[in-house]
Amino acid sequence: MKIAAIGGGVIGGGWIARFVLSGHDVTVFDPHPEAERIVGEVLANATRAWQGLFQAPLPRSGRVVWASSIAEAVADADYIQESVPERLDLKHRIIAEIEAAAPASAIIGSSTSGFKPSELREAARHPDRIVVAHPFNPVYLLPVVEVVGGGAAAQRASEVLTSVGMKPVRIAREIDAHIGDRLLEAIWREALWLVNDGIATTEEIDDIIRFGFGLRWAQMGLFETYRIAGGEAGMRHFLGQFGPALKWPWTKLMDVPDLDDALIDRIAGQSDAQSGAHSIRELERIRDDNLVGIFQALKANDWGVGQTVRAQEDAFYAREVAAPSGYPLELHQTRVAGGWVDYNGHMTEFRYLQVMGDATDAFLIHIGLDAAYRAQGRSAYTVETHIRHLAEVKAGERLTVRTRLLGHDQKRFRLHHAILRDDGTEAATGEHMLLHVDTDAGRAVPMPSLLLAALDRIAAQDSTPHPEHAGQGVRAIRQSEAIA
Ligand SMILES: NC(=O)C1=CN([C@@H]2O[C@H](COP(=O)(O)OP(=O)(O)OC[C@H]3O[C@@H](n4cnc5c(N)ncnc54)[C@H](O)[C@@H]3O)[C@@H](O)[C@H]2O)C=CC1
Ligand SMILES: C[N+](C)(C)CC(=O)CC(=O)[O-]
Repeated sequence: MKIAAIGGGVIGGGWIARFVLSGHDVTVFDPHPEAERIVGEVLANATRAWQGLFQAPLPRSGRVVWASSIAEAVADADYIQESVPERLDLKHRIIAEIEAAAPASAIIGSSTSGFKPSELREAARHPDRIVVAHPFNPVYLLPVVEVVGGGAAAQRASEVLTSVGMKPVRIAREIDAHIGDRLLEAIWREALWLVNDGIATTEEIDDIIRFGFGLRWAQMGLFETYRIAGGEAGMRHFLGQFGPALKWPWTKLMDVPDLDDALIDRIAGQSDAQSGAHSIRELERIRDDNLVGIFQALKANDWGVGQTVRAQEDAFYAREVAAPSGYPLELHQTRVAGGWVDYNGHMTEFRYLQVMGDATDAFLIHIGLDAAYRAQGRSAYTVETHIRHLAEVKAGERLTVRTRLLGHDQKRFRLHHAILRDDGTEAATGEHMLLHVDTDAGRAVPMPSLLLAALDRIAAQDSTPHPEHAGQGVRAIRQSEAIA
């Protein structure tokens, strides 16, 4: 699938990163003189975030290809994401340029925060192919995307966006600012009033959100949270108790404070005092690390965005295990991430096990022990591991894992992984015993014939002698070997 991005700013950069990290080449046009640097920095932060977020091996990244015009960028695109500044005249001009050069079948998704599809389509030649695909910042982490504008294009856009780990929410009736920004606008206006009126500083408002209800929203949203707040009688009681307050003059939502120089200075000054010690890129990394932690907690609870992360990991595993050729099996390749390197300047010890664990997961999928199989209450647990660390590996190095099946019976199988560097030297070997288990009962059970047949087929290929170190533990230190 060919992807084009028109505009590579805050949101365009996030889109580019999501597509590239999902394995797509993205052709980009952005006339900003520093667009390449900006997109490069966003992509670096996004890569770092994905490496922290996913346990599964990431797909091989796509490339960013820079085009010198919109026509060049979209010439053979299947999906085009428009993320130019929020001005309708500009969006009309860009859409006209896209339409003049893109294949007739290409879908155009607009990142617009506020414009309706009918507005974007006003001057279009093929209006049906234009939809709103409104994301939230950071696009490479937050999955939700509001898809507005019905028909086949919205369906196709949703499929494309789902394939890169997003959660499209289809909005049937177009309204200004869709749904997310309608909600955010309400709270944003109220916050501006509170600062304008000297009631609270930017920091105090943010503290009330981040130490309070903001934490709730990441996992349950508004209505489910308020249902609980109604106590055992739930939502009806909540509405009965707090409904009347809606008519009291709590809010100033109908009105907007005048964003004059004094208010802008006040907000910008307070924001500098609150957050000015960090650059924007640092703040992005802090935000991303916190989001990754929240995502992982929700994944452990199999809830909300955690389910999206899990589904994406399953897709990564499945994609990686394309039919291997030859034996030993080469089912997993990875690159040493910067964050994997320790104070000694090389890949730290537990990352070797991670690489081997990823290779084991790839092997499991290869024999048919995949997510669908696990959903039936059967899985494989590793019960013993012996790793030999043989060579240092540095950040950025590519690693390939060669896997052998050293033995199996009805309930067990014994794997041997060799992690190879690009020059063919062994960086590590690992031997692992796995049990086939009934996950509900928590005990080993025989494998079904399908898995056994797959193991038999692989075992038949394992014709060379086992490595000398196979079956050995960590050696004892003999006195005779002591260095004087
Ligand atoms: N910033 C945010 O939080 C969000 C923004 N959006 C929407 O995304 C769109 C882009 O907003 P941002 O990324 O924030 O703006 P931005 O100002 O960061 O980026 C806009 C980019 O478009 C480029 N550009 C300008 N004219 C162009 C042209 N003729 N062809 C190609 N590129 C061109 C600019 O050089 C710039 O890099 C807007 O429609 C906005 O409403 C959507 C969700 C969140
Ligand atoms: C400020 N904004 C209207 C551009 C914000 C958005 O559109 C969504 C977001 O990421 O908050």
